[in-house]
Amino acid sequence: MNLAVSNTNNNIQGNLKITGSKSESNRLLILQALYPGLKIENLSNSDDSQVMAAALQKGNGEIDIHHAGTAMRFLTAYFASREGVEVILTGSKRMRERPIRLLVDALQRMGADIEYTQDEGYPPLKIRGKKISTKTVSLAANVSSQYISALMLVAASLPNGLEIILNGQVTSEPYILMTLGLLKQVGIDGEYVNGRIFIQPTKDIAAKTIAVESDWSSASYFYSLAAISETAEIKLSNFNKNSKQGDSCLSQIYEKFGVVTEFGKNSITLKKEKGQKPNRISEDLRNAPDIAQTIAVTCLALNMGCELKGLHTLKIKETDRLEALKAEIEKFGAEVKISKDSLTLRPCRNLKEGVKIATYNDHRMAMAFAPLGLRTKLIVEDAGVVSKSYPEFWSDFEKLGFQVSETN
Ligand SMILES: O=C(O)C1=C[C@@H](OP(=O)(O)O)[C@@H](O)[C@H](O)C1
Ligand SMILES: C=C(OP(=O)(O)O)C(=O)O
Repeated sequence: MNLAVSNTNNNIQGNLKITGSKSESNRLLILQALYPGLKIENLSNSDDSQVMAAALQKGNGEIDIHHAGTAMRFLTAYFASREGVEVILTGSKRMRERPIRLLVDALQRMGADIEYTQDEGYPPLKIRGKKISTKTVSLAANVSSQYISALMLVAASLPNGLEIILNGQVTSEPYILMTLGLLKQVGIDGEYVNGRIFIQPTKDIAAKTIAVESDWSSASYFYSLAAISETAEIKLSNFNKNSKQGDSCLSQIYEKFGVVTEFGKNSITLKKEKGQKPNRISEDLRNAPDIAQTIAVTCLALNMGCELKGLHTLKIKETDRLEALKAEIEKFGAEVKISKDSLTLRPCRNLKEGVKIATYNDHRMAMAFAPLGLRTKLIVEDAGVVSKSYPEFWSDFEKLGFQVSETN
């Protein structure tokens, strides 16, 4: 499904409720499988959370987690540590290109029985669950924090708990802190000091209900929209100032674009007044890689330049996001330079109209470009990809006055 996207109204007003954070949801689903006394409210309705829930329910045989990176990584640690379970964990063509060796090596050193059924270092994996009683494991922390969260999530269910030693510069660290925060909320003791994580063994938890905060990465597209519009007032419910999600740094980053965040009781309101914007911005996104596409497109729309750094993880996400951003932004006539971990955009005054955005099976390519519809007409190819994290994305954009219609 290709969608033509446009909007000529430069004053954006509305109230929305975005689905629950997929990162929090996928952690809580694993924890619920380990500790059935846990109840979850506002669970994400994303494809990634649905495949996670279905995989946990199935629990044996061949399990296909499609494009869901967190499901792939968290379930590898989960099944490897469930004695007697046998699964083949597989995924989409892209998932079979996303590396998992660091996690598999760590689990194997802990005594897990995992084999690669196709290419060494990549899914699919044949996992025969075993009792794991190793006390300590170390692994490189500079490739994906998901490997570390995967170990943390099962750590308390191991008879001795687990000490995880992180080597190298830690990437996407807020996601590790999110995992730790949720473990503590569930009733598991743990700490993270000086590159070492300690999780205490925990057999049972007291019954409790945890409400998932809405998804800050999804909120980024409304920050972008507010920044690009002349004036805006967009209320998003179920967001909090003390978020566990690192992408809540959006509220600070988008101040540079003139978007002010008002924190209400369980909501945020994004306000934009007419005003000056800088010519360029520079950001290190090592801690918030999922908002890189959003920020790059905001700058493109505002005729600004940007230098985004700390992007070394983008090459192994749903697509190579650095190459994809360069290819799609340049279709508008702008100039983009990329290295293995950065992206530089030169300001571009006249954006081409009617550009067709390829989305590369990447939800964030579709959603990041959508707000650009305020500046120029564009077509988003395979627009249904948004369901990976945010199935109502297009209808929510329509609620804010966007014209969205099927096209060739
Ligand atoms: O743990 C998580 O929920 C996530 C961690 C990040 O991945 P990396 O640690 O691989 O950067 C992020 O990009 C992803 O969307 C979700
Ligand atoms: C990278 C992402 O997800 P995952 O790694 O879980 O596939 C994302 O949602 O941007």
